[in-house]
Amino acid sequence: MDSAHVADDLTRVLYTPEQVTERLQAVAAEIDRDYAGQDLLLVGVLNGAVMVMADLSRSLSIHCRMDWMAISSYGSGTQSSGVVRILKDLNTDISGRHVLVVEDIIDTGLTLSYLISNLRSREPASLEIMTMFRKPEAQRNAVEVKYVGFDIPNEFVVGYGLDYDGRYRNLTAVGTLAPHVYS
Ligand SMILES: O=P(O)(O)OC[C@H]1O[C@H](OP(=O)(O)OP(=O)(O)O)[C@H](O)[C@@H]1O
Ligand code: HPA
Repeated sequence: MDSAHVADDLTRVLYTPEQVTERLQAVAAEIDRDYAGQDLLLVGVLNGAVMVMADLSRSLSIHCRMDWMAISSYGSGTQSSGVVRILKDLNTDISGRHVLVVEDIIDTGLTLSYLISNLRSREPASLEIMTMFRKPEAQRNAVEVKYVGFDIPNEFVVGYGLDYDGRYRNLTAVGTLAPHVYS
């Protein structure tokens, strides 16, 4: 059974909305500096990266464009299915473009290792990754990430775009769910 209010289902807050915003602004400052004078294309990975993309893009002062891909490797639970599928491709031809992939979380690294090799074959001028959260297991798939918001423990987390069974994306804090949610 879940509670009436989304925040009541959290058992532990890992990051408050203020901590998320502060870290995101620091990352945006790095991106502003690194891409100064370049025409940047931000590629958001639906659905989870919607919040990060909205806040990151509005914290940048450089010019940027945005496009979206939808990729799925998780069903309705907390375990990766191990099978990555493209549900929606980019509208933009990225060849010769400076591309920054924007993600909410890298967990096993499976989604991004697939996505990066797919995007690399389209011959962008540069291709980097920004993720708001990264778990330790991501190292196993050797995904090189240029910008990381927070390295987090290997626990299932929700909020700030991250869902459990489609819910909790609208939580402004990030945390772990109480056991009653899973029962
Ligand atoms: O590193 P991995 O183990 O591959 O996990 C990371 C991916 O899992 C989540 O997406 P999901 O497939 O759940 O879709 P969603 O963004 O719509 O929630 C998340 O947004 C990442 O894209
Ligand atoms: O910890 C997580 N939470 C929500 N979605 C996810 N997708 C991969 N890992 C996670």
